[in-house]
Amino acid sequence: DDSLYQELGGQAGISQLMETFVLEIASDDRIIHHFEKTDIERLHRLLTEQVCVIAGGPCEYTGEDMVTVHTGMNITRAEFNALVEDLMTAMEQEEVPVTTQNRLLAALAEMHSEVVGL
Ligand code: HEM
Repeated sequence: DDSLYQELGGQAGISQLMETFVLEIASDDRIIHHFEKTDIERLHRLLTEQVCVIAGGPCEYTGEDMVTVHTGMNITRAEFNALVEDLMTAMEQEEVPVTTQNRLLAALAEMHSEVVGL
């Protein structure tokens, strides 16, 4: 079922959304300290791949697995929520319909245990 992928505007829509999302993260004082050494181009590419896969699109995720990537970062629930807020802001800016926003947020919320408290 690739309906979420289609709703997000396919490859181009997801890539644009992830660009806006990464810019939101980069201006978020609550979490920016985690990303000081991060290759932002790579992060953008891998987020685009991953959201494409999650949304049922014809993509392959080529990054590290979520637990490996986030282990040692001591990400808190509050930081996780901050990142979700940044994604919501990005989706508003890109005029993603609310029902589509909620579908993507639900999928990402399920991943919190692979990211928080490691
Ligand atoms: C559902 C939520 C999240 C998803 C889907 C996600 C996804 C990803 C992906 C795909 C990567 C790239 C992996 C790679 O480089 O191979 C990544 C890296 C990273 N994530 Fe997350 N992430 C989430 C939450 C968070 C949160 C809440 C933080 C911190 C506040 C965070 C901090 C980072 C950092 C700092 C990197 C870069 C690591 C590096 O520089 O090598 N992530 N994340």
